[in-house]
Amino acid sequence: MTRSLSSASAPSPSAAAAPLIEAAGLGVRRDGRWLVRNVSLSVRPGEIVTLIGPNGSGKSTTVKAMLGVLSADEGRIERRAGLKVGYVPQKLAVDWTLPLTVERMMRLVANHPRAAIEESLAATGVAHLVGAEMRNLSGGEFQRVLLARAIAGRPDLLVLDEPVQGVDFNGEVALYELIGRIRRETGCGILLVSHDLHIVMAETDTVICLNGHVCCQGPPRIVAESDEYARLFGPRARGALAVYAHHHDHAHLPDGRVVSVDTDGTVHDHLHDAACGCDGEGPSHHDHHHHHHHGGAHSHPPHGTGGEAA
Ligand SMILES: Nc1ncnc2c1ncn2[C@@H]1O[C@H](COP(=O)(O)OP(=O)(O)OP(=O)(O)O)[C@@H](O)[C@H]1O
Repeated sequence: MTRSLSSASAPSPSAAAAPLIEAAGLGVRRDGRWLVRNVSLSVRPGEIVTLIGPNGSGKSTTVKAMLGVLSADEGRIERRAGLKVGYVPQKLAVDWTLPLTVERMMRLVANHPRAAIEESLAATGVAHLVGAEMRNLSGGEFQRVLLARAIAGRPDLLVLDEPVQGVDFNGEVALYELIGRIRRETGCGILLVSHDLHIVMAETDTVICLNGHVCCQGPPRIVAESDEYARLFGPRARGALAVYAHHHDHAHLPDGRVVSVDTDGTVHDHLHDAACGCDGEGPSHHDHHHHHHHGGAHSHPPHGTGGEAA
């Protein structure tokens, strides 16, 4: 059933490096049922691998089994010796009614030096919140703190399970841009879990489409065009992956500025936010013709049914 889809374009620069983490034929069985089976995937340094799939398709289970958080019943997991992992789980078992400052949260698992804490909070755009109470943070601020905590230990591998949950659409774009920047600046590998189809793809090298098993995998554009993907997500999702990736010509800075980015990655620090169509359009007509129908919703119906478009 597993289909490996390849494109005609050159392999990603990391293709030659040994994987940081690798699963081969991974299976997890609970209560007499296989939650996932026959899952094989790897993440190499500098590579972004994104797991997509419907609710309950085994994305979190796969990630947890790869990290050793839960035990696998079949297959093989290999992690590079001494691998440092920064993990943002989908759910945190913490009582958020208790007082806990951002600074203490940053030290909860590992006692990072003050400088590392400040540096990573600054990198995720929330340095000013170091003394704030976790319970008072907005959804987007909360996710930024979790991301800061994950990068504070300078991981070789970042594992982010739905890192933009509860984050508004602009915040979502900014967070994905930030994750891309972390990859470029630190060279770490990133394993991302998402069920958002339209936006996660901008910087992803490999998309793995899960549905209890690996349904298909490959570069985003190729996956988006595959029949397996259309069967899993329906024909309306088809354009979603590809279109965003095609027009990745600008970046959103944490302070809200939009800068243009050349195809070679050069950033130009001039504003052209009036020309940015990223922040409210439905995915299937995200073609950068600069029309502005701002639906504003987190999940965009492909044809503007939730927005002002009649
Ligand atoms: N410990 C467990 N025991 C039994 N079933 C489990 C256990 N953990 C998860 N499941 C089930 O396994 C399936 C896969 O769950 P998982 O959390 O991996 O899905 P997911 O793809 O991450 O979903 P979502 O998009 O909703 O987060 C679900 O049907 C879930 O109910």
